[in-house]
Amino acid sequence: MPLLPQVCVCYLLRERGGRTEVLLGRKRHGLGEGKWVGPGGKLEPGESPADAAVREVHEETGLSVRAADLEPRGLLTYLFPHREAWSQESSVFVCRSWSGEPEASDELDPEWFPVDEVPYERMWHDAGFWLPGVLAGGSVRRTFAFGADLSTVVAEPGDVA
Ligand SMILES: Nc1[nH]c(=O)nc2c1ncn2[C@H]1C[C@H](O)[C@@H](COP(=O)(O)OP(=O)(O)OP(=O)(O)O)O1
Repeated sequence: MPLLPQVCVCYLLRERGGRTEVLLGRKRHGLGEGKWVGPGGKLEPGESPADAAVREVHEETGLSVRAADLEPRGLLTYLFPHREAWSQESSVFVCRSWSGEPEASDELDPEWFPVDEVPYERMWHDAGFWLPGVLAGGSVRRTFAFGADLSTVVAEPGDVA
């Protein structure tokens, strides 16, 4: 099976008023337009997932993170049997250290959310299954298959321990 396109996603966490908040952004164009996502995107040729996360966070939010401050939290496989071009593998990172203030970009409108008020109903369907665990400190290795509507998770193929 050919290697799936590789993407990355990074969840920036901060402490505010005794609560943990996560930076999400409303995607302005392209795949998942209108959905709330963590900053991220496709790896460029020869780029590591961490280097891609550093670049994408900067391009999409204006924040500067260092690769050494990224916590690798796993790998997600997304399968779209009804739209093969959308199938991809995503390396997940969490980061608690950066410089700068988030700014809207052409790609994302960033906003902080308390981790217990993440708008899962406005995110990709899979996020509700795994993101709470990652935001609580865990790691993830899961595969999600999407249905003909290209938005509903219909199965976790080969989900063996
Ligand atoms: N199934 C999914 N669940 C989820 O939670 N986030 C997803 C997702 N599929 C895509 N994303 C988000 C994470 C990240 O922000 C981005 C990565 O996917 P893409 O590479 O398709 O995005 P882009 O179109 O922004 O890529 P670039 O053009 O490289 O910026 O989309």
